[in-house]
Amino acid sequence: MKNRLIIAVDGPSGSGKSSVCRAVATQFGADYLDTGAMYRAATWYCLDQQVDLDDEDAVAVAVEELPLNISTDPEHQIICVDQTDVTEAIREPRISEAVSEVATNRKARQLLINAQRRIIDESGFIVAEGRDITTVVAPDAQVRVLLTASAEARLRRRGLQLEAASGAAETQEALRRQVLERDKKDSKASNFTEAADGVAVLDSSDLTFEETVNSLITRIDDVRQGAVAHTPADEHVTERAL
Ligand SMILES: Nc1ncnc2c1ncn2[C@@H]1O[C@H](COP(=O)(O)OP(=O)(O)OP(=O)(O)O)[C@@H](O)[C@H]1O
Ligand SMILES: Nc1ccn([C@H]2C[C@H](O)[C@@H](COP(=O)(O)O)O2)c(=O)n1
Repeated sequence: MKNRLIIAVDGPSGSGKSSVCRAVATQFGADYLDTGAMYRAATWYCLDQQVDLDDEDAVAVAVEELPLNISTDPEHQIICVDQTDVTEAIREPRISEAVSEVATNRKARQLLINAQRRIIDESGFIVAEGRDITTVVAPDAQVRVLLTASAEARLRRRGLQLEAASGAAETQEALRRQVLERDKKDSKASNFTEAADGVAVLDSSDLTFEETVNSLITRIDDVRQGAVAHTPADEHVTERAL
């Protein structure tokens, strides 16, 4: 597809990738791809199928057959595995604590990267976020941003987010496991702490949510104004099988 616009955003856990990218994609009427949700859905499926996550080949086989449907509508994120809506289940702590096993499985990772590239290729205008979008999945994206925030800010935000969702406060220990320890494990598979050449750093530690969104919007506007002929996507592809 000609004149495609790809916005690639990476960053550590809790830096604001999903919330900021969803807001930005909504504002532009662009598609949105949460690649972390794909790793989470793959993990949900492996656990559902009682696959031993330490068995590299068994995990790869499960990911190859994963019947995943993921929406790219930033306002209606729906993730289904076969007929089961797992949109909420993939956010549970049991998935957060197991997902790195799948994300660091080389074969499973390549399968998911291929699926992500297919989704991006089919879109005219997409905001895709994860850990390796700027470097591996879409290094040719027109806008490439590493969204960071201090560990303190990320732990605070994740704590507030989980408390708002469940009504109960997580312990500091549980938060550290879900944010910092997960980052440590995930960093074996991709580098999302340092910006690669050509990738801009957006540090949101001292920015409000709105300021962070506006900063990314400004970067995209700059590129769009420089673009010769950008054709926006007519509509979102709301569901697609991989
Ligand atoms: N600049 C900001 N200021 C304050 N809160 C923010 C900011 N950016 C994001 N948040 C909030 O922080 C929380 C975590 O953000 P989000 O879930 O988008 O992070 P993430 O990088 O996608 O994390 P993960 O990779 O673990 O899924 C959300 O509740 C979000 O609203
Ligand atoms: N491009 C990506 C996206 C995500 N991951 C891994 C790392 C995380 O532990 C997990 C879930 O992501 P989140 O929903 O927390 O953003 O998936 C990855 O390795 N590469």
